[in-house]
Amino acid sequence: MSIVVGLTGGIASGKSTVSSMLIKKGFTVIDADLESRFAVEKGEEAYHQIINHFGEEILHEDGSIDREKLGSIIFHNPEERQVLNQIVHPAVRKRMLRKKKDALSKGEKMIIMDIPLLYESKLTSMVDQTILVYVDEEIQLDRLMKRNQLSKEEALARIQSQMPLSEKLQLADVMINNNGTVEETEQQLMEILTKWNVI
Ligand SMILES: CC(C)(COP(=O)(O)OP(=O)(O)OC[C@H]1O[C@@H](n2cnc3c(N)ncnc32)[C@H](O)[C@@H]1O)[C@@H](O)C(=O)NCCC(=O)NCCS
Ligand SMILES: Nc1ncnc2c1ncn2[C@@H]1O[C@H](COP(=O)(O)OP(=O)(O)OP(=O)(O)O)[C@@H](O)[C@H]1O
Repeated sequence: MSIVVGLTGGIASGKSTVSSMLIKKGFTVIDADLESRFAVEKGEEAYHQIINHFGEEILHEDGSIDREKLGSIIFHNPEERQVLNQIVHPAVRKRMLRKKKDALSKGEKMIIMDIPLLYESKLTSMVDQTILVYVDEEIQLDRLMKRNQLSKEEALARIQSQMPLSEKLQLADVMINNNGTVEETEQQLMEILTKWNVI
């Protein structure tokens, strides 16, 4: 029996940091952000739907989607965000389920699905257990501003586009506190994996 784990958190809370640790240990991680990039590549159905709604202004010269431009629209406007979600999420869900099926057929002990919007999009039925990677708000803001070179206002708009981490804490099966060092985070992860008997 495999265990399917949903890895989630808030923007810049440390999901990718934890998922790299899991990949290094040899686990399969199915990444929703990555799948959402594939889903909007030139020629994909979602690509055309995005242009139909948002216009050609959101394209780079080579015809690919300018993610920065699209982000600056949808993180400031809930209606536009909902439109984008309705276009992209079904395609992402389909891709994730296909990858999950492939991984399950290989009989792996544990499969991880890294899904930032696991709770917002009500996808918990896709997984058996959820791990929440959380940080305090000030640390989240600081790391996000630094990583994406964003102003405080832009970073806050992104954070506020998601369910607050304090609410996600009520929903998670297990939690990793990523306020400290990367080593401290890895130690918490190891404790969880040991308890689940997968390492
Ligand atoms: C808006 C887009 C173009 C911005 O692209 P960009 O390369 O700057 O960011 P990236 O895709 O790496 O996402 C970074 C983080 O932003 C957050 N985020 C992304 N989309 C959303 C959204 N619709 N609502 C809330 N948070 C979001 C997530 O925490 C994600 O990890 C892109 O995020 C997108 O197409 N979003 C819609 C699809 C989606 O919901 N993806 C998230 C997981 S399915
Ligand atoms: N424990 C830590 N100490 C210091 N910096 C950290 C720590 N964990 C993560 N970071 C840094 O914080 C930023 C956000 O981390 P990461 O990219 O793992 O978050 P994420 O949850 O995957 O983000 P997103 O939702 O945007 O995909 C990165 O620049 C990362 O290097």
